[in-house]
Formats: sequence, C-alpha cells, structure tokens
Amino acid sequence: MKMTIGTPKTPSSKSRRTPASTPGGLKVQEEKILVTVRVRPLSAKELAAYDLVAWDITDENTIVSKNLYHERHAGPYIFDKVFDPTCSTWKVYEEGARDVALSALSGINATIFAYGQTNSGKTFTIRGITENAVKDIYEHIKINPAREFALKFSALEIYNETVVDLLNRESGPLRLLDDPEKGTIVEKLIEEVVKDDQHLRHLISICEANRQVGETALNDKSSRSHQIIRLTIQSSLRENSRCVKSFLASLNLVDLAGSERATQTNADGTRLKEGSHINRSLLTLASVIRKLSGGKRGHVPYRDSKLTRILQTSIGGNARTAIICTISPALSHVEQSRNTLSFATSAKEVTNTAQVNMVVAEKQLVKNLQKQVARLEAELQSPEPSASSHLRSLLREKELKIQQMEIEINELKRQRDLAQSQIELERSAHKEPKASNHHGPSRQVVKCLSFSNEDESISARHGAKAKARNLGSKAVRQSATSSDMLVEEIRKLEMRQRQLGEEASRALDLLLKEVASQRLGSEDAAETIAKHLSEIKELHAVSSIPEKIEIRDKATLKEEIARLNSQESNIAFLEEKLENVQRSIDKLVMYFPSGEDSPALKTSWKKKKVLPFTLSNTANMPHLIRSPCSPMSSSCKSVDYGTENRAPEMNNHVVLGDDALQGQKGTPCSEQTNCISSREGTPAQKQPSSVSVKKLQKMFKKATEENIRSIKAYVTELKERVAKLQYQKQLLVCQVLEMEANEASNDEVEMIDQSPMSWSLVFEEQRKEIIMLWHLCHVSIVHRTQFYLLFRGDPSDQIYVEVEFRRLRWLEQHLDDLGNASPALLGDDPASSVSSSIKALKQEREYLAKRVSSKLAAEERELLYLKWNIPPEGKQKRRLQLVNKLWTDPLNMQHVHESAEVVAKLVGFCESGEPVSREMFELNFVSPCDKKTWMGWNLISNLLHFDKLQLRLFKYLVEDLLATHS
Ligand SMILES: Nc1ncnc2c1ncn2[C@@H]1O[C@H](COP(=O)(O)OP(=O)(O)OP(=O)(O)O)[C@@H](O)[C@H]1O
Repeated sequence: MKMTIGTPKTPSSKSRRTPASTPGGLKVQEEKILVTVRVRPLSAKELAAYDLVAWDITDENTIVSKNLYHERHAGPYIFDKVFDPTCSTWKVYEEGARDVALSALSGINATIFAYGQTNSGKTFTIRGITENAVKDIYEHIKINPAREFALKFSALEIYNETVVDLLNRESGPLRLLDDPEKGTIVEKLIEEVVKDDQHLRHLISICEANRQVGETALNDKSSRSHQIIRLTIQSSLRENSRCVKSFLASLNLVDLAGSERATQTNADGTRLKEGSHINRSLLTLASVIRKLSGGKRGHVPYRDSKLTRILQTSIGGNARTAIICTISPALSHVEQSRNTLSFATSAKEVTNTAQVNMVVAEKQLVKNLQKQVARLEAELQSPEPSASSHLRSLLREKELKIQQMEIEINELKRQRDLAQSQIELERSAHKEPKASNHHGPSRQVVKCLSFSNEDESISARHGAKAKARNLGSKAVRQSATSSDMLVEEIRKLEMRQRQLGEEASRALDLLLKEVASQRLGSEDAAETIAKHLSEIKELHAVSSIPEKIEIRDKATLKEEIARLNSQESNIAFLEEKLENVQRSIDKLVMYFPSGEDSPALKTSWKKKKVLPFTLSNTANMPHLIRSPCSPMSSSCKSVDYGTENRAPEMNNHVVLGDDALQGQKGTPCSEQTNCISSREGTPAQKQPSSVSVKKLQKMFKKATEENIRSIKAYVTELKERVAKLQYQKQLLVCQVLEMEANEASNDEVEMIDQSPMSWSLVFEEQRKEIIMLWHLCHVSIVHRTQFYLLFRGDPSDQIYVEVEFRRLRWLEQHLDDLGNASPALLGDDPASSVSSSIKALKQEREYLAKRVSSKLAAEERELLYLKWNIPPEGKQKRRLQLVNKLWTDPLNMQHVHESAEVVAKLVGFCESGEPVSREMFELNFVSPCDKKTWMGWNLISNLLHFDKLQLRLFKYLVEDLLATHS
C-alpha cells in the first residue's frame, strides 16, 4: 500500500499531497514508513576491478537484479522511490526525506534513517539530507515570523552498545533511563540551544569529528558506529491566541553502521567484537521491523538493543519515518544489496501513528476543555438544564443585591422618619424650652476595649447594648466621647503596667530575702538583684501617671497618642528588667547540686502547683488581668486554693511563708555545721525528734529550691502579662487611628450609621479576608481559633474585626514587600520575620499535636483521624498529621470551622464553662497553661514579634497623622 506523506505548510514546499495531520490537529495519523533506495555509482575501486552493475532500475519505484549469470531472480523490488546513481542528493532529499523531516516544524516527531552495507553511501547521503534539512528549516523559520521557534541540538553515538555524547566524548558512557512521559531518554546528554543555522552547522561538524571511525577491509573510513543527530524544535505563536499555540517535536537523523555481517569484514578479534555489536543493534532493528511489518501483535523486542530503545517511537510509534537504503550497484556486493532490499521491503510495511505533540500547557488546555465539555454535557443531561451553576450564582448575587437595596431603602425611610420626628421635637422644644436634652452623649454608644476587669467590662457591654437598643439597634460612634473613653482605657492600662512593675519589684524583694536567708548563690547575685530592684523602682517613680485626665478636644487625644508612644520605651525597659531577673534566678538555680531535682520533687511540683509565698498575689489578683483561658488562670487557681508552701516530701509541715522568711533574715544557716537555726521556730520544729538533722536539711534545701522556682514562674507570668499589656496598648492606638480616620472622612457627617443587617454582610466578607490573611501571614492557629470563635458578627464585634483586619492587611503588605525591603521604615531585618513566623507556627502545631492524646479521648481521636483522612501508617505521627491539616484551607469555610473546633478542644478554649468576654480576647492569645511547658511563653513571644512589626506601622502612622493635623 502506498503511503501518504504529509507536508508542513511552507510556501517553499512543493506540496503535492494532503497533509497527514494538520498542525494543531490532535488526530492520530496512521501511515507507513517512507522507504526509498539509493544506488550509488560504481566506486573507483569497483571500476578498477571491472566489477559489473548487477541492478536495473525499471521505473522510479522499481529495482530488479539483472540476473547476469541466470542465477535465481531477485525482485522486482518496489519502493516509494528508487534513485539511480545519477540522482543528486538534493533529489533524494526532496523526494525521500523532506516532507518527513519538516514535519518536526509542526509538532510531529520525524526520523530519517540511512541503512545499508559498509561503503554503500549512507554517510554520504545522510550528510546531504542533514544539510538540506537545515537549510529548509531556517528558510521556514524565516518566512514564518508569526511563530517563535526554539531549537536544541544533541548528538550521540552507539558504539559497542555504549552510548556516547558526540558533543562531549569525555562524559563517558551514558545511561538510558525510562521516562513515563518521554519514553527512553539518555541521561546527561548535552542539549545545546541553537542560535542560528551557522551555529547548527558548527555543531554538526563537531559531531562528525567526534565520530568513532576505524579502518576495515571494505572502507577506509568506515563508520563502525551508529550516529543519531537530534534536533528538537519548539514553536509557538508569538501572539496569544485561543487556538493551540505551541508544538514540540524532534527530528532524528540516523546514520547507521554497516549492515553486513561481521565475518565479512575479515576482521581481527576487535573488529569481530565491533561487528557483533553492530549486528546486535542492526539485527534487533531488523527483527523489530520484521515483527511490526508482519502485522502480528505481541512482544516487539525494542529493549534488546540501545539503538531500538532510543528510536522506539520512530519505528511503529509516534513519529513520521523515512528510511533511505543505500546499495552498491556492483555485482560483487549483490548479496548484501539483496539483504538491504529485503530489509527495505519489510520496513515499508511498518505503520507509524504520528500525532502533533503539544507542550504541557496546551495539554492542560485540552484537558480543561475536555472537562468543560464534560461539565456542559452533564448539565445538558441534568433535570434542570436552565439552572446551570453559573446562572445560579448570578441569581444568588442578584438576590443579595436586591436584599441589600431593600435594607438601604428601609434605612433611608427610617432616617427620614427620624429626621421628621426630630424636627417635630425641635418645634415642640421651642415651645417648651425646659425640655431636657435626651439626645446627649449618654445616648451614644461607644465601642471600646475595656480591660479593667471582667465584671466591669461585661456591665459596660451590657450598658452599651442597652443604649444601642435605645437607638433602635444602631451602632453609633461619636468621636469626642470615644476619645475620652479611649484615653481612659489607656490610663487603665498604664495603671496596670504600674501594678505589674510593683509586682516585679515585690518578686525581686522576695528573691533578695530568699538569697539573704538561705545564703544562696554568690554575693554578686544578691547585688545584681538589688540593682535591678532599684532600677525598677526608679522607673516607676519616673513614669508615674496622673490619676485624673481631662480630655476636651482632639489635640489632647493626639498628644495622648504621642505620649503613649513615648511610653513604649518604658515597657521595653520593664521587659528588659524582667529578663534580667529571670537570668538572676537562672543563675541561682544553677547553684543547686544537680542531684537535687529528684523525680519525686518534679512530680510534686507538677501536681501540687503550690506557690511558696503568699506574695502579693492574693492581694493583687482582683486588680490583675484575668482570663478564663489565659495562663493566669492556672496560677490564680493555685492562689485561690491556698498559697501554703508544702515541702515536697511526705506531709511534713515545713512552711516557708513570707513571715517565716522575714523571721529568718539575719539568721544564716550553715549546712556544714548541720545547723538548722534559721528554721527554728518554724513548724519544722514540731516534727518528731526521730527526724534526723540530715533529713531536715534536705527538706530545707528542697523547699528553698521550690521557692526559687516559684519566683521564676511568677516572673515568667509577669513577663507574659507585660507582653499582653503591650498588645492591648497597640490595639488602642489602632482604635485611635481609626477614629481619627473616620473623623477625617466624616467631618460633615457626625454619626456613623450601620444597620445590623449591613454589618452582618460586611462581617462575613471581612472575616473571609481575615481568614485568608491569617493564612498568608502564618498567624498562630490558636489565635485564629479564638478570634474565629469569639467574633461571630455581633455588632459590638465591629471594632475588633476592623482592628484585626487592619493590622493583618499591613502585615501582609509588609511580607509582600520583603523582596524590596524598606529598611528605613522597618528597621530590623524583615526576612527573618517571615521565617520566624513560620517557625513559630510549626512549633505551635507540634505543641498542639502533643496535646491530642491528653485532650481527646481515644474514640474521639479515631473519629477525627477518619474524618481528616489520616492514614494509620505514615511517616509522621498521626496526631501531628492531624494538627498539620488544621487551618490549611482558608477558602473552605467548613474546613475553617472544623479546624477551629479541633484547636479549641486542644487548647481547652472555654472548657472552664465560663462565658468568654470579647473584651478579654486579646488576653487569650496564649494557650491555657499548664505551667509544665514553656509553650505559653513561646506563643506570647510569637505574638510580641508580630506586634513589633505592627508597632512600627503605628508609629509611622501616628507621626504621619500628627504631621497632617498640625
Ligand atoms: N551517490 C553517491 N555518489 C557519489 N559518491 C558516493 C555516493 N555514495 C557514496 N559515495 C562515495 O562512496 C564512498 C563511501 O560512502 P560512505 O562513506 O557514505 O559509505 P557508508 O555506507 O557510510 O560506509 P560506512 O558504513 O563504512 O560508513 C565515499 O567515498 C562516498 O563519497
């Protein structure tokens, strides 16, 4: 059967046949391999030997042996073309290779083989084909400016079944690898990007020079190897187009080694070996072709040789293939020529299935289109063909808009009625001048953060809600009152800051006493502590705050912000001092002999959570910030249940209370002399006389150790509270800024109205954005959970949601700008902030994973693993896998909700059963401790880090604001 040859649409092409596969078409085109025969002229040697011409070419497709000696007749052999000795290489290219070769320009793989015995003219022919193909390819590129072409060149040699890179012989033997997409690939084969035709010709010449050649009896420069030159062509339309725009294909130009049998070369051992290898590749090629030409299905031995593995797609695969068989006309080589023609006869029966290869993006495009088609088909078959998902979503959108408009109309109507009734009131007021002003500031609702204590805040909220009801559920903010409230809040915070400072001083006092009474550590330690103490006291003397504040106008508020900002350094100083105290304690703790920290002691410490001192905690607790979920709660409980200091061993009665310590001052105890005088008068004395002095001594030591540890825990707690304070202040500043902004934009409109309905819509939108921002900024998932569960769209949530949204937006922007870091504004190295946020989040997840076993019952755990698709076996622990899945899909609200539920369980959020105050939200960033771990502090550190970034923004904004207003 005659084959059909496709041709790319090139103006220079003498297109005679219908293209097998149009560029861009996806159809798989079946076609036979194009097989031609070229008979070279008799060589000088053959002429000299009076060799006879053994073949007749009866027409352009037929060759037949002359049957000179009336031997068995061979032929006629019919091929796609038979070229006589007078044919030029150009003609051979035009009629036997061109169409196939140029298919590569339109995305179809192409391979041209030269097959024949040694000295028959393979190299001569393939060189000519290559030259002409290069010329045509560049011609085509030139006349197709709309497309962009990218060419890559590679070349290899298979010699003795060893693959060598012809562009880099030194790289040694190359391995063949199987790629699921690309098929067999040659590992580490150099692919040179071709700049132009000259460059390409240069690369070809390098390969020629590098080709393994050897001398045989038949051909002085007989090539003993197979050479494959590969040109990979990618082309795409320069302009975007909706149609398929990018093709990728390879053109292989294959010069095979001599097809004769090895023995015929009269070679020595070495040659035999080469010959056998050559035969192995060629024999495999022949058997592959035989198998495929027979039309039999079954195993095709492609993998039996390197040559057939590499060129697998070219023989019976996704490629267009042409084989030019070269023969000598000489009678002396008639047998070999017959073999070649017999091979060629088989080859022309092989069918290839070429198709246009598109680059991945196009494949994706097609996949998408197929999906779309499938979806549309499904929709067509659905019972409601008209209600496509797109239409439904459009409809929903419209409905929402209508709802919103209705609300707005109602609101406008209501306002009109209100205005009318106010006019009425005004009129009647003129008539009754004594009428009191019922619409004064008391009716205005102020949304504010209240930190004083829970009772206060709750009542404030209730009050606010009651007022809000009076105004018909209208949330109104008015600047003057808000300013007063805010400044008051700031004052409260500062009071608390001072209280914290005082507590820190007290902790230091106690530490000093402990050091003095127990003679712990060195004198240096005592001195250092005394120094810190005086510094803290000094600080508080300096930063004393006026008790009563009078806020009358905006200017005062701005001053307040400026003052507040200058106070930051005091907080930082306090933090630093607490750090120093911490270090002093650490030093002291180091003085204990290592064996002291017995497991029994540890257990006792963990279980009892006793505080050694009455401290000032009991007295101060009501004034301190508490939160049901804050780390404070655990320590508060321990204070409530008693601050008695129990010695860790037995139920002895050693009490190291504050008073006891006071009494011990100046009565140092010396262990070496077994003296227990410092404890005289303490309940320890009441122990039975059988208690040995040594035992008592041990007990004292342990009790002292506990005291120090308690102070340490206490200082930690103070540090956490200072951190929270810091955060609250920043939130306030944010509120102030927001008020200022609102004032600026609403100078004429004094009141900001927002109906509860429109707020709920805004809330939903803003919450979604916040969730996305949390994800992008790697915010703590405990924080996300608490925020998510606390703020569910109540009108009073507005300020919190706005503040959160605002700071996250800034943070996101800041993270975005990392590449162009603006150190002038940001100060520190911002890059570290991203990585540390990610690190902190990772730590947090690890911490939460540890809590899975203790916080969730086995059954509950299993259910969760099932629900969250956690396999029983995996590289990571299941609990970590679970936690790692939480809060990872910000677009899926169900995922978000379920994540929040799991995290809430893990941190024990709200597990105390107490209602959680929104106003206390910012105190709840720390996971409930469990003082056993340091996680609480880790989280707060994370938070601090986060806030420091914000702080820079606030300062910048405040300065900007002040500058604008001044
Ligand atoms: N059609 C042709 N017209 C003129 N000379 C030719 C033709 N074909 C081949 N020759 C000449 O015949 C000789 C052998 O050709 P060539 O080296 O291409 O053979 P080959 O089949 O590649 O041999 P080997 O397998 O040993 O490499 C060369 O000198 C070449 O110039």
